[in-house]
Amino acid sequence: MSRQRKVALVGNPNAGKSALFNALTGARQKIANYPGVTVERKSGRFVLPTGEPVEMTDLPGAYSLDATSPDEEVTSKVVRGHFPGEAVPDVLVIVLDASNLEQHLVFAQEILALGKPTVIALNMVDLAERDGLVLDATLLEQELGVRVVPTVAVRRRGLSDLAEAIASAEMGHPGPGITDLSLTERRVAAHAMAEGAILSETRRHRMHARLDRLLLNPWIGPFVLCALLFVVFQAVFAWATPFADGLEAGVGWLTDLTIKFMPAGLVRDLVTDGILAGVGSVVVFLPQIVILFAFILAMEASGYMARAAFLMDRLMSSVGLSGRSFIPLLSSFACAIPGIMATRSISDPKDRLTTILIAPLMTCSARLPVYAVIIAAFIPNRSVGWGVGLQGLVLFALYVAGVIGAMVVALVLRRSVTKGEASGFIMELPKYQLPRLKDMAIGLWQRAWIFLRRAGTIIFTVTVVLWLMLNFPQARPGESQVDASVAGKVANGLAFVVEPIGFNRDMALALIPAMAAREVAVSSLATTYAVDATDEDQQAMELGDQLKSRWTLPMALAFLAWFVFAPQCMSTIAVTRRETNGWKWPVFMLAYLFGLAYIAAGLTFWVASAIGL
Ligand SMILES: Nc1nc2c(ncn2[C@@H]2O[C@H](COP(=O)(O)OP(=O)(O)OP(=O)(O)O)[C@@H](O)[C@H]2O)c(=O)[nH]1
Ligand SMILES: [Mg+2]
Repeated sequence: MSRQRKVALVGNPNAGKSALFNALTGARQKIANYPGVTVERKSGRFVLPTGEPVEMTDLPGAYSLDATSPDEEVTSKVVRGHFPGEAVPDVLVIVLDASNLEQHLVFAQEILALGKPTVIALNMVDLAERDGLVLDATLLEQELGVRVVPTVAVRRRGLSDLAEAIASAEMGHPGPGITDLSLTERRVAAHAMAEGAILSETRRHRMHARLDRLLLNPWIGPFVLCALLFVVFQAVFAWATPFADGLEAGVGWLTDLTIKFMPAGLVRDLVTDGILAGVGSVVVFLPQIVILFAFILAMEASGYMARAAFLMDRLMSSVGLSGRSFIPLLSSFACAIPGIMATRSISDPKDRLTTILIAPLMTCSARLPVYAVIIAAFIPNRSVGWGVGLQGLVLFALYVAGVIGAMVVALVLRRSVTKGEASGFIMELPKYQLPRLKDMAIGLWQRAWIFLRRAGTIIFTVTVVLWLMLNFPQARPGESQVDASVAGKVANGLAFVVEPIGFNRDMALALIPAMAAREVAVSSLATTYAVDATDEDQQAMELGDQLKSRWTLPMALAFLAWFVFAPQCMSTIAVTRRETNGWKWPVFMLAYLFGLAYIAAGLTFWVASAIGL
């Protein structure tokens, strides 16, 4: 039996390769409306109409086979068969954006010149039609010498034709003279071919151009961006409340039920104080996470995110970075791990390293539960005028603090550790699109699932271990259980380090398990106070009330400031090690972030105490 054939999807960034890959193989690779989404190769199985199963590979977008960034290098190596441990693809599928034909044909010619069996997916023909472009695929076929199949990946249009073309792809016969062209010659040829293939072109372009003039205007643009982000953070608090209250009531109901039906004893305590108090205290933040991601996904799918990157370029270049870093940094708001991976699209190694080092300063979604619980407990839920809520404002300020911190760190790094010139910014602006409801729903479901899975695995495990450490050895009568326990002893040992910055024993105790995942800080506080409760009244108190009765406002603010900077996430450190090939940079990252966290928390505590908060 012969080896399974391989089919690879290649093309410029944002052509819809991953969308096609998902449609053909049933995978769920991330797609979004900006260049540089895919940074690794991904494979899936696909069965041709002939019944032959093939391995299909989705590749990062590239502008040429002369790679300038790590993600382009993957593409170039796979296509040429130089990728270690991977066979040369047997068939190449070039994915072209029909609404941006001229540009995409430049790279397409370079691929065709390889002389491999090739098929072209003329993707996004719906967008081209929307823009009033009518394209002649047959003419392109004649010019390029390979099959050209019009497709709409996101609506699954043209897929069977494409599959059939892949099945029958023979050795390519690149059109006359395509083989040995220089870049300039390819550009000229692309222009001519695009002109020829476009049968008619009308307005619509104009409306989007006008929108861009507004959104990219150096004065109005940043204002719109700030206003938008502001609305996001207000919404996170305002809209989530009823849902979060519902979830909280659900957890309370389960706790009551457990108490009613389980015999009193250690096992019941483990369920109520450990699992329900701990994991429950994190799960109630699901609505806020979902709201945050709904905005992020909508901004990504509409094409606005790339505009935001463009706007940020000026700010970024003033601290020695380029707008290229914006998207990795923005992804870091979800989680620093994909953010750090996304830096593979940055070609300058020092730019890339700087971006990796500051990525953890972007407020990842794991911090949201920590911020939200403290804010809800200590910041009054009142309006500061014009319908702006104080709680949302504080949350916004914490996100801004992270961004400002990152910019300052970048500035310092670019003059010391990663000294060098900022590289220029070139990024194509994608077409505006209305986000599709189904894609949004899938994206939100994926995020919600990741969050719940974390709650069910890592947060659950750490909470149970912590509960055990908090309950053993058992206290003698009159002694506090927490003080007597293993965890309490460790925390008391650590307390002297964090005492100068205003942290008490319980806060010190929360910091250790939070290294596994930041949300654990919340579940750990909840478990600690559940174990520590001396009477029924105290036990029935919600976490927020517990915090209010045990912490002062300066302490709470210091705790928030700590979490803006602290590198409390093992996985981020691990990814940094992998992406920088060694321990040097992750250790540097840990050291400087802990240093910053300590200073920021200390300053906050002392200033807040001094002004009598
Ligand atoms: N209207 C329309 N949108 C599409 C089509 N194919 C993809 N898209 C959208 O175009 C955007 C880019 O799609 P991706 O699949 O992420 O593009 P990619 O080529 O994988 O991009 P990189 O990974 O950055 O190289 C997404 O917002 C998709 O939803 C299409 O045929 N029609
Ligand atoms: Mg992709």
